[in-house]
Amino acid sequence: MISLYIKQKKYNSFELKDIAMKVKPGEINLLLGHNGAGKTTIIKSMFGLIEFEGEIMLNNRKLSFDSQDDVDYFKNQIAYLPDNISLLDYLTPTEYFQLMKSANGIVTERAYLENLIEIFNLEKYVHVPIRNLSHGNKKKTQIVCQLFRGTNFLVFDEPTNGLDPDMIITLKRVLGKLKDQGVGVLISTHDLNFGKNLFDNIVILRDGSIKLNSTKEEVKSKFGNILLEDLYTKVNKDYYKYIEGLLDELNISGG
Ligand SMILES: Nc1ncnc2c1ncn2[C@@H]1O[C@H](COP(=O)(O)OP(=O)(O)OP(=O)(O)O)[C@@H](O)[C@H]1O
Repeated sequence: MISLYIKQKKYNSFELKDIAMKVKPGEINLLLGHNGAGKTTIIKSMFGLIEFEGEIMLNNRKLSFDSQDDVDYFKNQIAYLPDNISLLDYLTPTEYFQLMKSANGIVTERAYLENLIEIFNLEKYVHVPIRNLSHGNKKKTQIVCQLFRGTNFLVFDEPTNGLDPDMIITLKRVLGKLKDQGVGVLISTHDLNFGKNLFDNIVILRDGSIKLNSTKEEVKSKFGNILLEDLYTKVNKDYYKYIEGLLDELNISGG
């Protein structure tokens, strides 16, 4: 299990505080929040990409990003899809997968990668330089690259950005299948349709603080069989009340 506690992380007027989150094996944890709520900051903290006050534990081992041993232990178990596309674009996907395999000591079988390439409809593009791929195909290359590492945990920041409907549906099914095989998943997304029925636990952030951190069962007992969009607006009711007020004044004729 990944356990993250951020006591505090400050950027000018933005403050992330008292964030306690867990990613359990065989569960999908959904992280929702408005632009600038702090989702990427949480994920980057989890990967030691930024400094923060708090602690991170993996399988009850407290980690220090100053220790190469801890970094290797962490890297071998958790795959990370950042919110931006970062690939070596002079390589083809095939070359890139090969490089990732040697660099990370990936042990999954070749057939596993070939299966993923087919699932994500990339066969036609595996020998095309990445710089010539469409945005969506670059994103798919990055997703396949993280999935074929075969890690125990996946942390995906905005995985559906740029994906077509086939691929959004496919990714949802792939993540559901991996979860059933015991993989622990954290997904940050703005896509409520993608997130619905996908989570075992949900965290809703607003302005750097957790507004809701509940299991699917807790949501059901507190809110009933509620749509994700309705849950999100209920949890953020003050904001939506404010928006309703603004909408009442929105009049194109100015009257
Ligand atoms: N390196 C930085 N320096 C200063 N401020 C930063 C830095 N990185 C993030 N921030 C600020 O921290 C806040 C949270 O940003 P973050 O990227 O975590 O939000 P987010 O929830 O991922 O948003 P989005 O949905 O738009 O991607 C924002 O106000 C952002 O401007």
